[in-house]
Amino acid sequence: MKDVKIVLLGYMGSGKTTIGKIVANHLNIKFLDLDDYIEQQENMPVGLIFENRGELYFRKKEREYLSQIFLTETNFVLSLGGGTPCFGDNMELVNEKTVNSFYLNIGINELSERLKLEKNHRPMIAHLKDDEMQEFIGKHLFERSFFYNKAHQKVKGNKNTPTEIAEKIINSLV
Ligand SMILES: Nc1ncnc2c1ncn2[C@@H]1O[C@H](COP(=O)(O)OP(=O)(O)OP(=O)(O)O)[C@@H](O)[C@H]1O
Ligand SMILES: O=C(O)C1=C[C@@H](O)[C@@H](O)[C@H](O)C1
Ligand SMILES: [Mg+2]
Repeated sequence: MKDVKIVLLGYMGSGKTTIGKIVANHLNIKFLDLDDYIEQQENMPVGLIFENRGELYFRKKEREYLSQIFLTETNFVLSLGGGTPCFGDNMELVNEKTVNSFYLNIGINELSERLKLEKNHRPMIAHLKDDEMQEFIGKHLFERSFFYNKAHQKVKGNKNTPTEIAEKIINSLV
């Protein structure tokens, strides 16, 4: 059987975890979430890793575990962390290891509405007040888009359900 490796990336709240699970389920392959993988390996929630060890330590581990997944796993959908593509040469590694990387491109308004409801376990935005969210996300997404756009394909889906976006990905697989 062909080794299928699908990588989903995009801003926090863009739906990487939700949609990744649907795609994996549909293709009957495993779902891996880099944040969950890091938490299991480090035996600590991402928020606490940031608090106890700092972001630099997190980024170093994030890179190590990303490499480890590509070395040890086959047939998977992998959802990256929101910041993974933006550090070191992580995107070069991803695109060397797979031909199926997808950027979930969701607009600022939709992202801020989603993230207002669930910012607490996301250390990059946990400190923000609801009325600061939109401006922060606008600037942050602008900086990060350069890296996200390195994905092989871009999937828009502001008004689509997770299932519809998952279908778009499945229909676009190389
Ligand atoms: N297409 C969609 N339409 C409406 N809500 C969605 C859609 N995709 C995801 N959501 C909701 O948005 C929230 C964030 O989704 P999810 O946790 O999958 O994002 P993520 O990209 O994995 O975020 P993070 O980078 O922080 O892990 C969830 O509550 C999820 O149910
Ligand atoms: O956007 C980010 O920088 C992050 C997103 C999350 O997925 C986690 O990887 C962590 O909270 C950092
Ligand atoms: Mg996620």
